Amino acid sequence: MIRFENVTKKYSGTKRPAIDSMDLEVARGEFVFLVGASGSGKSTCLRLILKEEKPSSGSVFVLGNDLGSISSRKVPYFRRNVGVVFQDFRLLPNKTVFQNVAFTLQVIGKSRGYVQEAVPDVLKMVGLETKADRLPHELSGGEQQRVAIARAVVNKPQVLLADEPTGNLDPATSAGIMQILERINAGGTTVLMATHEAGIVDKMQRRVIELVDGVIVRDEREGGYGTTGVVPELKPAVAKGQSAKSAREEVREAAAEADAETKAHQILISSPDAAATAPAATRSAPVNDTADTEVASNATGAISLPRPEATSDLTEHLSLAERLGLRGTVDPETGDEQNVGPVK
Ligand SMILES: Nc1ncnc2c1ncn2[C@@H]1O[C@H](COP(=O)(O)OP(=O)(O)OP(=O)(O)O)[C@@H](O)[C@H]1O
Repeated sequence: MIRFENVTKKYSGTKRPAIDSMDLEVARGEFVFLVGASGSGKSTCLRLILKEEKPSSGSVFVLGNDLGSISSRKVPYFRRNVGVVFQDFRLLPNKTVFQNVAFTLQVIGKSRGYVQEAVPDVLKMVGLETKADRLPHELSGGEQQRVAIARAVVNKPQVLLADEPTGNLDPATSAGIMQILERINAGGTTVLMATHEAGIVDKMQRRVIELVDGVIVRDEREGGYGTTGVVPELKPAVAKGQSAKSAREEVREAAAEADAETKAHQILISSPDAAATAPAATRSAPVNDTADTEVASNATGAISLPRPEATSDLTEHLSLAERLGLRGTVDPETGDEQNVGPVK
C-alpha cells in the first residue's frame, strides 16, 4: 500500500538529509505511529506519501502508484484517496461545520444529494451531528479536530495521514480523537500518525516506527513510545592557542550552566507546584539510573539532566562538559588541557 525504496530527501540549502536511505513498507489496514524527536523527519515522511515533496533519490509507491512517474494532472485524483489531518486543524473559519466537511466533496464534484447524505453520516461518526451549523470558533479544540477528521475521511480515503493530530489537545480530548482514528482504521483505512505523545502510543500498542535523523532506528509490531533516544556522538576537536583558551571558557560556562540546571532540578524535585508548571520536556525527561547515561537524549530529543548528586562539585561539572564534547583530555602530569576544542 505504501512503500519507500531507498528514499532520501534533502531539502535545498540543508546539510544533511531529512530522510536518509529509507526503506519502508506499510500494508493495507495497518495503524502506524511515526515517532521521533523534533526534526527527525516524521512530517517529511508524510509529505512524501502525499506527494507534497519529491524524494531526492529513491522511489515512493502509494496505492499502486509510483509517485515519481505520476503526472501532475493525476496528482489531485491520487490525493482523493489520501486524507490528511494536521495539528492546527486548518478549518475554513467562515464556513460552518457542515460546510467545512461538504467542501471536500464539492471540490471533487459530488452531487448535492450525495453531500446531503454523506456529511451528516460522517458528523455522526465523529459525534458532532448536533453542531453542524456552528462556525469553527464556536467549537472547542477537540471538536475542531473532529471536524477536520470528518473532512479528511468523508470521501472514504484508503489512507489517512495524521500529523500530530492531538498536539494541541488535552489528554482526555486526545483520547476521544484516538478512539475516532481507531474506528476509522477498523473500517479498513490505513492510518499513519506522527506524534510526540508517549501516553497515546503506549496505550494503543500498534506498530511503531521511530526515526532518528531521518533513519528508521526501530520498527516494532506492537510497540510503545520507547526510549531508544540516541546519545549524540560528540568528539572533542583538536585545537590549540587562542581557541583552546576560549574552549576552556566554554567549559567553565558549561559548568556554571550545569550548576544552575542542578539547582533548578532540585527546586523541581522539592516543589510539586514548580514541577507542575515546568516545561513539558523538563517534566517528561527520564531520570536515568546508570552513571553511563547521565546525559542521554530521549526519544523526544530532550536531554535528561544529570542527577543532582552527580553534579555536586566542579569536577563532576567538568565531566559533564567533557561528555558534551566541550573538553578534551587532560595531561595527567601537568594537568593542562592538551586537546581542547568546541564541539564540531
Ligand atoms: N521546507 C523545508 N526546507 C528545509 N528544511 C526543511 C524543510 N522542512 C523540513 N526541513 C528540515 O528537515 C528535517 C526534518 O523535518 P521534519 O519536519 O520532517 O521533522 P519532524 O520529525 O516532523 O519534526 P517535528 O516533530 O518538529 O514536526 C529538519 O531538519 C527540518 O529542519
